[in-house]
Amino acid sequence: MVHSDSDSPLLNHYGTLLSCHSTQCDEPESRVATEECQLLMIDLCALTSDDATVRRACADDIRKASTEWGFFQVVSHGISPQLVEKMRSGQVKLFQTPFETKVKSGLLNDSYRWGNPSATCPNQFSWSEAFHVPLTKVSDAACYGDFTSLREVMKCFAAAMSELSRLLARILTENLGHGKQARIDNICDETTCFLRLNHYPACPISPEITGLVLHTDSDFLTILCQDQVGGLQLMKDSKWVTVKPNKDALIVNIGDLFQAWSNDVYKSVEHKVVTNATMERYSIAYFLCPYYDSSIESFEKPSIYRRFTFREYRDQVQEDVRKTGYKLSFRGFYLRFKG
Ligand SMILES: O=C(O)CCC(=O)C(=O)O
Ligand SMILES: [Fe+2]
Repeated sequence: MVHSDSDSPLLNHYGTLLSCHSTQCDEPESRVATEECQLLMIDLCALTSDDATVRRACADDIRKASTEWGFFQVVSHGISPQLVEKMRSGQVKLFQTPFETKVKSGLLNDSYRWGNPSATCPNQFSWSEAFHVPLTKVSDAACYGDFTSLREVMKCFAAAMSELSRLLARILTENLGHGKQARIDNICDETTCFLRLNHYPACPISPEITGLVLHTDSDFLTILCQDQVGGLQLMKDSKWVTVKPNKDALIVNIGDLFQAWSNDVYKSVEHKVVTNATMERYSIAYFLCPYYDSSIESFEKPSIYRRFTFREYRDQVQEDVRKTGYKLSFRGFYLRFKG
């Protein structure tokens, strides 16, 4: 493998861990061939139809996909191919800068991360690097160093993703009986939403290594813009399913907060990214989050989860990951168990 100075030290780090990997860890997941699927495709132009039946059918599709799969894809989403292209080329350039610059120059609010510091087994490795940018910093000129032209692109991209996430959140809230339909809108502001720019370098050393470890998202919902390489897998009926990339579509998935808020009507589904031996991959995720002290509770009673704040939930998740290497989902938040 040709080493370039933009590379993070994934190979050094995980190569060493891999060579001393013992059987103390859980068995790494075997690379059983997974089925490839087209996620349910929803054309959002139906939402602006003059025909109320067409609008209603589209909203129903969104809710059904969120209930049955926790994942779907959308077209006519309002983010132009030109904007996606500009964002993508800016992202590529950003990751091509020297590793030292990514780590030390304060780029994008000092938000550069690589690998997974707590990993001890191959299936906990994250063969990826990312910039994790709070929305509040997207317009901050000081974040961009020499990448001045990226600022305008990021601003437009973040604004468009934000608008789309709110539109979807509103539709998903409509049937949950929370009263004011726009409540999620009211509790989600810029302070906690963020964009994550992901880069998954090719991983020639072991197919057991994941690009991003199995997880659920801790937000209300996530919108993902990925390239054509593929690698995203999600859990459906206890099996891993590979999502087939579609160049015109954005992927939407339900996060933990929507699952709790909807009393398990919508599913926050486990997903991960597998590595590719020869091709690198890029994606950008937008996370719709509420402010830290907002309280999350379902309208439907009895609730499955006790009321909690986003701060409590985030703290619990961080503690679990630090102690075990994994998120333990809603541990500590259940009021009752189903079944
Ligand atoms: O890159 C991807 O396909 C998925 C990213 C993801 O799951 C995340 O950032 O939470
Ligand atoms: Fe995710």
